[in-house]
Amino acid sequence: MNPFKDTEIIVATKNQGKVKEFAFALAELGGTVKSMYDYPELPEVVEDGDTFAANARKKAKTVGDALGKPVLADDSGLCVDKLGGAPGVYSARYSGDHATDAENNDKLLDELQKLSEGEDTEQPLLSPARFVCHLALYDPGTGEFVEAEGTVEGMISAEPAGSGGFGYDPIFYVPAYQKAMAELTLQEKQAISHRGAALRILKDKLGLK
Ligand SMILES: O=P(O)(O)OP(=O)(O)OP(=O)(O)OC[C@H]1O[C@@H](n2cnc3c(O)ncnc32)[C@H](O)[C@@H]1O
Ligand SMILES: [Mg+2]
Repeated sequence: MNPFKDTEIIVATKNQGKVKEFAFALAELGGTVKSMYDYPELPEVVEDGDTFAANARKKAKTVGDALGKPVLADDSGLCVDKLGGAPGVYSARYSGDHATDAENNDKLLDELQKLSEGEDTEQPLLSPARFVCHLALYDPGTGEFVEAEGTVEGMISAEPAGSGGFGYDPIFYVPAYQKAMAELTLQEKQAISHRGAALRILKDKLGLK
């Protein structure tokens, strides 16, 4: 299955930050990206899986079956060591069902700051953490999935910085660049991010250069 031979790649997402990153990455393959915003009649996908993989498969299959075309889905999130891996699969709704990115970032910093109360060191880097991205490409013609998972390690910083990216990027410090993820260009983020890593694995699995 090589859906990228089509120039139009459908990504089962409503996240404009993801759409931008997929458009940038897939442009190399001559592809353009369509998202769920281009198909307003699509059913809502309830993300009730326990794992990134289960949610990614569900998004890809629901949208792929509804459209009768191959669909790529991304389920991703942030896993923070000192919070036992939270928010994980709940990353998008950490501070409530319709939480904004700023509300989620505030809640995460609050939770970590509560844990470090009483410690006398004023350390801006609060906990090791990683972003995880699980990609599932589904072909309704064959019922087949091709999947890939990527991660990137970093630290949660009490000092948000940058206005690029989306979600938790301002509070995710990337040691390799000594900057927050939100301070990176699209190209720099793609080179090291969980999504960039997952896309490279997926391309390899599909035999694409
Ligand atoms: O389900 P779709 O429609 O794709 O969009 P979503 O935003 O709900 O996406 P997820 O369910 O996969 O939740 C992922 C959340 O994890 C966070 N996240 C994922 N990738 C990220 C990234 O590259 N940078 C910052 N935060 C990210 C961000 O808060 C996302 O909303
Ligand atoms: Mg979601």
